Amino acid sequence: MACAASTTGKDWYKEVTYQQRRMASLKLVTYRLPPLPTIGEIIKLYNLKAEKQLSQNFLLDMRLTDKIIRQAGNLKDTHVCEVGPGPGGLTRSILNAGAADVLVVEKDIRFIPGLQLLSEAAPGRMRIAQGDILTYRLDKVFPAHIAKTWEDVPPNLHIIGNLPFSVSTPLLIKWLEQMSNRSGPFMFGRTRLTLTFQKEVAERLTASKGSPQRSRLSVMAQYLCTVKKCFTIPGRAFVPKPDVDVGVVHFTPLAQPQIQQPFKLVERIVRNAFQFRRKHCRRGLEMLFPESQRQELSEQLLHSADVDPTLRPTELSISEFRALVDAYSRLCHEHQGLNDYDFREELRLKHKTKRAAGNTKEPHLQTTMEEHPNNAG
Ligand SMILES: C[S@@+](CC[C@H](N)C(=O)[O-])C[C@H]1O[C@@H](n2cnc3c(N)ncnc32)[C@H](O)[C@@H]1O
Repeated sequence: MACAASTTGKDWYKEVTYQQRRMASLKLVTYRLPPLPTIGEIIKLYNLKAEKQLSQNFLLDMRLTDKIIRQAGNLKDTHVCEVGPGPGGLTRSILNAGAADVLVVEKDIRFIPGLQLLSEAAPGRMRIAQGDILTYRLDKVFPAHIAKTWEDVPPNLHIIGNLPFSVSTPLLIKWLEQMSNRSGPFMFGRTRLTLTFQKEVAERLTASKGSPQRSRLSVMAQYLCTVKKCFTIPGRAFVPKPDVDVGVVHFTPLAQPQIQQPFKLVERIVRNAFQFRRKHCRRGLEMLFPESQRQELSEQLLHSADVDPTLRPTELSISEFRALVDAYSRLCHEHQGLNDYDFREELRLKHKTKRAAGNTKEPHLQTTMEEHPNNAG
């Protein structure tokens, strides 16, 4: 069953006939797909030339797509949201694994006819939404009865995707934030994710304390989830071949997040700590405070959190980050306006004043920006 992007979970559930639901409950349906044109043939048939802009690199080898799907666990009778199905290779593996309800969200309209062919081969088990996953409301499209409480076992809902590189990091950050406030797909409980990333990003996500790959992303993901790097897919397995290899990563949200503070607050501390990743952590953390109180409050922060100021950000454990975030939160309660302080804004104002006074150089701002390359954190 294909449906438009506007179809809600409730409407969809009504659309599945009584007969289909009864057959599914009696296990009379067979999950394997009937013979279909291969993915290569689908690409040729619909002239699906890969668009670099949408990070389109396709997997044509069903053994590989099956291997990715196995990392998600048992998909029999589950609900799945697949991000960016493209010509549908991974989708076939999900359907063959026995998922009962597969919602695919694809931005590129050219893939819809090929996906409809697949949907007809799996009647009642596949919904197609054309849309942008960055804005698509996943809280609205699955039946309420599958929800579990947060502390319970994870719900029968999985998010799976061979993600477009262009959106993988912002999308993950968005999902981590939703995980922390239990919204979006996490309205249903601890929804598991099985996703692909550029190999270096996958390594950062799973990097432990002390590893050179340890970064902002490692801390943000690991304080909220168990993160497991499953395996690497060589770039040559994709069509067209990307310049990089790809890592498959599985996330299970933790019943008890390791830091119990608002996501934005955690993000602020972690971002500041990794600002100067090769220097002592004190250097980046100092920038949480206005110049006039920088020395005093950063000493208080580190002392109260019992964190060694000479550790590098890559050497800090999640529990040290927890102590820092808790201590910073206490300082914010004691010092009005601290929460809104942004050192970049202070620098900007300073330079504006300097420029107005005839000095056009921005030495400090440039040094700072060079020292915190975004892609290193
Ligand atoms: C790396 S390809 C993977 C295709 C297919 N799943 C496979 O494994 O062969 C990424 C897919 O995501 C789609 N895509 C890109 N940006 C998207 C977005 N913002 N929302 C939904 N789909 C997107 C692309 O059109 C493409 O089909």
